[in-house]
Amino acid sequence: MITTDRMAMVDRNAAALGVPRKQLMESSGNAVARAVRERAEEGDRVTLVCGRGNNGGDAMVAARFLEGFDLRVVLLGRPETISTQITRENWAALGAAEVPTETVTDSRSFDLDDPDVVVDAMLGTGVTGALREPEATVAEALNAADATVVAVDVPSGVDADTGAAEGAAVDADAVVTFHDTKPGFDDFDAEVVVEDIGIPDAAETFTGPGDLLSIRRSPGATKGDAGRAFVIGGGPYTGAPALASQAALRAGVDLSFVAVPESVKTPIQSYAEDLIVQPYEGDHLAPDHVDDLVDTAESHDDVVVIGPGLGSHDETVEAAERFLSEFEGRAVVDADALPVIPEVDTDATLVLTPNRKELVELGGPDVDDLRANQAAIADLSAELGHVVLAKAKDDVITDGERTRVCRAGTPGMTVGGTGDTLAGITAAMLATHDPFEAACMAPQINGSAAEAIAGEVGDGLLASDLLDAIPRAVWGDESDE
Ligand SMILES: NC(=O)C1=CN([C@@H]2O[C@H](COP(=O)(O)OP(=O)(O)OC[C@H]3O[C@@H](n4cnc5c(N)ncnc54)[C@H](O)[C@@H]3O)[C@@H](O)[C@H]2O)[C@H](O)CC1
Ligand SMILES: [K+]
Repeated sequence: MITTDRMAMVDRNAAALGVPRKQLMESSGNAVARAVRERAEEGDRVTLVCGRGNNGGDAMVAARFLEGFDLRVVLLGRPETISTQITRENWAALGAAEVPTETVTDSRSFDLDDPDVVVDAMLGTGVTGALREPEATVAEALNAADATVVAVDVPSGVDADTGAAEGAAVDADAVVTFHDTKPGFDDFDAEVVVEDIGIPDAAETFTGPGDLLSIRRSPGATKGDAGRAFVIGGGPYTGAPALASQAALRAGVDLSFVAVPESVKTPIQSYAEDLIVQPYEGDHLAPDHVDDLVDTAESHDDVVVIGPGLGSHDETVEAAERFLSEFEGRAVVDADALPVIPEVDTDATLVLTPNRKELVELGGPDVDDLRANQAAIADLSAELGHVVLAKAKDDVITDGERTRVCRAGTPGMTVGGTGDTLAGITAAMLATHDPFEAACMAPQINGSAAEAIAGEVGDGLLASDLLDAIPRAVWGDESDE
């Protein structure tokens, strides 16, 4: 079972793997034609009712596979208003091949006549709200007809995620849906046929640009919606917390606070005017600081990053352990804070970001190839009760049940600091997404930021170079048709 959002993700990831949607549409159309052939007799009248999106495009492809029948291809709307490039191309291909087509702009001028089989390709997963005209009237005509109705992907007017219809909807005899069945089909009377359309498993296994689609799908956000990051780090090191908090800002949080020892406040503030530095007394994190830090983070519902540059002073380790046992919000646990995890009893929602060495300290496998050992990492995640984002050339992301692999990135990323940018990006994603999704998105963003600038910086990459490239990795993908 797959939701429409995940389907869109997988579809985009397939395109990134070299299997573009037009190719998938050829498979969808072929599958629809097969379903029609199974339900029609030689010489039958087959009417394909096409909408202006890709659902309609599937039926336009099907038409090329059904030329032996008494075929009628109807487009609802003017050809100029076809909404996607690939459907426009498939419409043009019918014209060039001299397959007869009709267009209907007013439902009053549409006579369904008396077909044996009707293909409902008005609307698929792109439907929003109740069917408008002419679709609503045409849906009623289809329901009233004495014909076998084959719906493409989803009966038009039905929400594939819920099975509900806000207004008129097609009552199909069979639904040919693609890749996997949809949650809304559970209680359907119609026969549901699931067709493989050639989406490779890799489109689900590996993270890709599709994993980032949901970021751009929440327009109209107001200040504060994108969340706030609260980085607890620094002391012996100053660069790591500064990189993490700047990366969080570049990945979209509204505000980024850095809690650091007084002793390093000035250098950290001097790195970037965008950071809000909140100093605490002394030159390292200590148990006395913890109550204040927990109060501050919880009162603003901040997403915490704890670890970067903290060092391993005994008091710091004790403070990190105490922080995590008291804090009940969301946190990314990285670097020097990771060793306390096996000991700590916490109600917080955590994403752990160990490198290979830190993974071993957490009780994970001591291996070079994390991907080949993903089952052991999933077991560790289940045992700890937290999402694990284990970092290597191929990152492994797991919540114990689901496991994905991120291949994005460049050899230059072995330079110091790229883990700090990753921790900051993870916090930004965790502010608006579920922990496992956030942990899948973050390395995809960090890795593709590096890929985007590889041509300029090659192996001379600095973690600070990634900061400027992060926004494009997050919002720059415009291939969303
Ligand atoms: N990987 C896959 O799942 C593939 C699916 N394919 C097919 O593509 C459709 C989804 O296509 P999309 O273009 O996103 O949307 P639709 O065709 O469903 O609809 C868009 C179209 O409809 C208009 N519209 C929206 N709401 C309404 C309404 N309430 N009333 C009237 N009109 C409406 C909107 O303006 C657009 O013009 C999927 O279902 C599959 O069939 C690909 O072919 C292969 C890969
Ligand atoms: K449909």
